[in-house]
Amino acid sequence: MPAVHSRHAKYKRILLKLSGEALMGEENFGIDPKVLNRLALEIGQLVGIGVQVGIVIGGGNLFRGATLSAAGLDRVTGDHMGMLATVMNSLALRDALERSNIATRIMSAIPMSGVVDHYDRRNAIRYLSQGDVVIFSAGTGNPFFTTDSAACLRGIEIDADVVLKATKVDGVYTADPMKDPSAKRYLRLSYDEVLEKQLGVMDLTAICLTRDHKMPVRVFNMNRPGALVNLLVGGDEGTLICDEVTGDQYAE
Ligand SMILES: Nc1ncnc2c1ncn2[C@@H]1O[C@H](COP(=O)(O)OP(=O)(O)O)[C@@H](O)[C@H]1O
Ligand SMILES: O=c1ccn([C@@H]2O[C@H](COP(=O)(O)OP(=O)(O)O)[C@@H](O)[C@H]2O)c(=O)[nH]1
Repeated sequence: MPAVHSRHAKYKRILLKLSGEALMGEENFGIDPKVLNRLALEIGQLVGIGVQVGIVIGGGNLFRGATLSAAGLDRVTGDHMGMLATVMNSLALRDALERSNIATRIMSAIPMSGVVDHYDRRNAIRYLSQGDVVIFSAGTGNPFFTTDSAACLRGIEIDADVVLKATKVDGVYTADPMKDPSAKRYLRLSYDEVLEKQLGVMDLTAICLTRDHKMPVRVFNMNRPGALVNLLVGGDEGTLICDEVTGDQYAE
């Protein structure tokens, strides 16, 4: 099959990070099928304009190692449960994408023969080049990491143009906007500023990795309908974290 090239989009290949919590919708736990269907619609629009889409999905709607550990479980066991949760979310997302006729592959950092493919970088790039969506599941495969780090790692490995971190706030703020309503949103900022100011929107391991490999990261609000497509066609959604910062630093 010929390689798919985007004629209309700002990026040819993206790595989209979806938090597990994004799948909960209005619920407190689990997966809301309505959210899956909306995500499939938005991802389908990207595929429709020729964007190659890699996805890393979190597991925080089901299990997080740190929370389980605080409740008394062994931390590594908890992290294994968290990584398996990302596989369940990936299966649910693939189901929704395939119901929308979007060819989708799941690869897992932890071998799971008969359920999903094992992660293989060269195969992943081949699938992406032929226009399939590839979901990278089970995080990095190692405890003590997060799916944000997995997203940055896979983004760098597949040579994505950008890591898009979908979240529930409008971008990166001077302080956590959930706690400080007077916090201002950055339009753009450097990796070093995120590290120096310890802006908590992404873990520091992930930021260090993107800084070292000059991988741009855009943090945006996935709950805003159309935000994903808008930023793919050049809209200034959310906050761009990159090497060189020019122009206005804060949103109005
Ligand atoms: N400086 C900051 N700018 C933006 N969000 C921040 C900041 N500090 C902390 N946060 C929090 O980070 C969260 C976004 O991270 P995300 O990975 O989507 O959520 P979680 O860590 O709960 O899975 C937001 O809900 C927000 O409250
Ligand atoms: O490389 C990884 C990625 C994830 N996790 C575990 O999987 C859980 C779910 O991932 P995460 O918290 O990043 O999900 P999100 O916040 O994006 O929903 C984490 O809490 C960890 O316990 C892990 O151990 N290693």
